[in-house]
Order: sequence, then C-alpha cells, then structure tokens
Amino acid sequence: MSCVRAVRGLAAVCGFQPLAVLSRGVSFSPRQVASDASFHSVSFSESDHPRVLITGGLGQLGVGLAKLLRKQFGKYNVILSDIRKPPAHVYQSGPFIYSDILDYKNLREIVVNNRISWLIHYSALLSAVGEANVSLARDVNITGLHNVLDVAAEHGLRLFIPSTIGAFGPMSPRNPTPDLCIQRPRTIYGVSKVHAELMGEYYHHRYGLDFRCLRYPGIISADSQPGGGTTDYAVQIFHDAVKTGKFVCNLRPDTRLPMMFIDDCLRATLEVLEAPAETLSMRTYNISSMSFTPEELVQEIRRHLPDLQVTYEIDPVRQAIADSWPMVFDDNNARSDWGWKHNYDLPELVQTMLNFSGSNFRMVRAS
Ligand SMILES: NC(=O)C1=CN([C@@H]2O[C@H](COP(=O)(O)OP(=O)(O)OC[C@H]3O[C@@H](n4cnc5c(N)ncnc54)[C@H](O)[C@@H]3O)[C@@H](O)[C@H]2O)C=CC1
Ligand SMILES: CC(=O)[C@H](N)C(=O)O
Repeated sequence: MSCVRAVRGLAAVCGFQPLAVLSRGVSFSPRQVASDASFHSVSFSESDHPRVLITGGLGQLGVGLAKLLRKQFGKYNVILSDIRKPPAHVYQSGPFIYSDILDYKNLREIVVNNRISWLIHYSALLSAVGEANVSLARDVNITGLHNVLDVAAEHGLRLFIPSTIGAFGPMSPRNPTPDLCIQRPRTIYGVSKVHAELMGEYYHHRYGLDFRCLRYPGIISADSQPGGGTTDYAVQIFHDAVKTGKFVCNLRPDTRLPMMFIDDCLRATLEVLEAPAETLSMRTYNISSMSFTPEELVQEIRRHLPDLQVTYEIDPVRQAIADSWPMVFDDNNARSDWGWKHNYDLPELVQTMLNFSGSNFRMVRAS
C-alpha cells in the first residue's frame, strides 16, 4: 500500500483528517501541523522510556515532577526547562535547558535534538499574577500554548497540559463542579486555560494529537513556593505558622476551594500520562482530593500549633477570583476511567506539611 493511502486509511479509521498528504523529505512550515502527527503518537518503542521535556519547570510543580519522572524513566530521560536560572541543587539533579516557549524555533530545536516524545507544558502565569499583567499572561498562556501545540503535533508528541479549577467561573455549578458544564471564567488565566483545553481537544480530534489534560485544584507543597495564584495562602500559612506563629490571610475565612497535596497531583499526572488511550473517555479530567476553607485549615493546624494567631486582610482581587471558582470538584470520571485515587486528606496534608516545615525551619535556625 502506498504511503499516501496508508495515511488516508488510518485517518478514516481514527476519525481525524491529515492536513496535507504525507511527504517525507519535504520540509513542513512550523505553523502547519504535520500531516503524519498521528503516526508518531507514541514515537518510542513500547520497551523504551519516554524522553520528556517539562516547560516552565522551575515553578512550584516542575522540579517535583522531574524528580518523580526521573525515578520512573531515568535521570537523563527527563529534561527540565525554563527561562530562569536554576538553583544549584536543581542544576545538579539532572538535565536542565533554557527554553522560552514564545520562541518556536528554539522549542522545536530542543524537541528534535533531544528526541523528545512527551511534552509536559507547565509554563504559565497564574491567576493573581495574570490579572496584574494581562498582556504578558496572554502571550505566555495563549501564544506560548499555540507554539507548544504545533511542536507537539508536528513531532507526534504525547502532550500534557494542566488546566485548573480556575477554568470555571461564576456561572459554573460550584458545589460540585462536574467535568462538563458551562465555563465562563473571568480571569485571563481561566480564559487561557479553557482555550488550552479546547485547542488540545481540537488537535486531538482533528490531527490525532495525543493530548492529555488534568484540571488541578490549588496545589500545596512544602519545598517549593507558589507562583502567584489565588490558592497561595494555603501554602504560606504553614511557613508563617512554623516561623512566626502568626499568619495574615488574604481570603475570607469561609472561602471554600478544592485543594490537593503536591504528591497526589504529580502522581495523578504520571498516571494519566501512562494510562492506555482506550481508558480515556475524555481528554480533560477534573481531579480532586479535598476542599476546605481558611477557617477549617487554621483549625486543623491549631491541633498541632494551638497558639497560631490568624488575622484576615482581604485582597479584593483574589477574593473575587476565589468567589467565582468551584468549591468542590467532581472527579468521578477520572476515578472510573483510569483509576484516580487520592492519598492525602486534610489531616494528613497538615501533618505532612508541618513535619516538613518544622524540620526545615529547625535546620535554618541551627545554621
Ligand atoms: N500550582 C498550582 O496550584 C496549580 C498549577 N496549575 C498549572 O500547573 C502549571 C505549573 O504550575 P506552577 O508550577 O504552580 O506555576 P509557576 O507559576 O510556579 O511556574 C511557572 C513557570 O513558568 C515559567 N515561564 C514563564 N514564562 C515563560 C516562558 N515564556 N517560557 C518558559 N517558561 C516560562 C516561569 O519562569 C515559572 O518558572 C501551570 O500551567 C499552572 O497553570 C494548575 C492548577 C493549580
Ligand atoms: C488553582 C490555580 O490554578 C492556581 N494555584 C491559582 O490560584 O492561580
């Protein structure tokens, strides 16, 4: 069978349409999605490990994800990238490369030279920072996304892009929020994430791109700082509680939001990336583990640190954002399709965070 007929046959079976006739040796315009993207959707053999690139890898989540993936796939198969200079311990922990997602050629070169097969796209401006700089957020979160989608489609990569509880808005059902419902977010962050969900799914159906997406709740981590979001208070409180015994909260005490411990979030990411395609009835899933208010979090922390003093100085921008977001996330589809299950609820989260923050703080004080 000729190559051309093979493409058409496969396209008919898979329900996607190649943009152009497969033509090896003829160079593609970077802005044209490659005709043969679907042929490479797993461009490594089954026995090989994937070659992974993480964009925006120096933020709250990337270093932890690289550590998890390196354990699974080998140190040199996972490349962290960012536009910032890595701290020494990150630089020494495995491959790091400069990559600005706004530079399409640079991104393409990295993918080609390093034989990348999985692309994990973490670069973004988060909700509060995004509102403070809409035009940069539009560039990074939307123009950058387009570059990533095109590179992934052109080179047949498996592409993971996280979405967020922030992809919902005041018109969405908030308790619980299902996977499929009205999404009219009022932040540039949320708008860009809905765009990412829809574009990823469009490329999947149109070109066979292996796009996978999880909507993360607010993520709580001990050894990495959040990058300017609405849920940041739930990380900061642990550091302040241990260091000073005082915390000033920028959200109202009754603001309920879905949250998750970082270990659950990163494990979910690996699990959905490894899930056999036939188990995925959707390409964008909510994941959930707990929901709490600042007041409930304070109560739980006070079980360990009874003298914690908390005052409330509401940030109107963050409060308005939080009031438009889901209170409880419905993740039944993730649980039934690919077996998602969380390990950390609120008491375990608090215990783990305090153990880490406490020992870390004692080390800092001793040195
Ligand atoms: N941390 C959280 O609570 C949640 C995070 N997410 C998503 O997970 C992903 C990772 O989140 P975080 O690590 O918390 O974000 P972060 O804000 O901590 O880090 C983002 C990284 O992107 C990098 N970046 C900015 N412009 C760039 C550019 N032009 N090229 C390359 N890199 C650039 C920054 O230098 C930064 O290191 C984001 O897409 C975010 O939307 C989703 C929901 C919750
Ligand atoms: C929930 C998120 O997406 C992020 N932490 C933010 O608050 O912007």
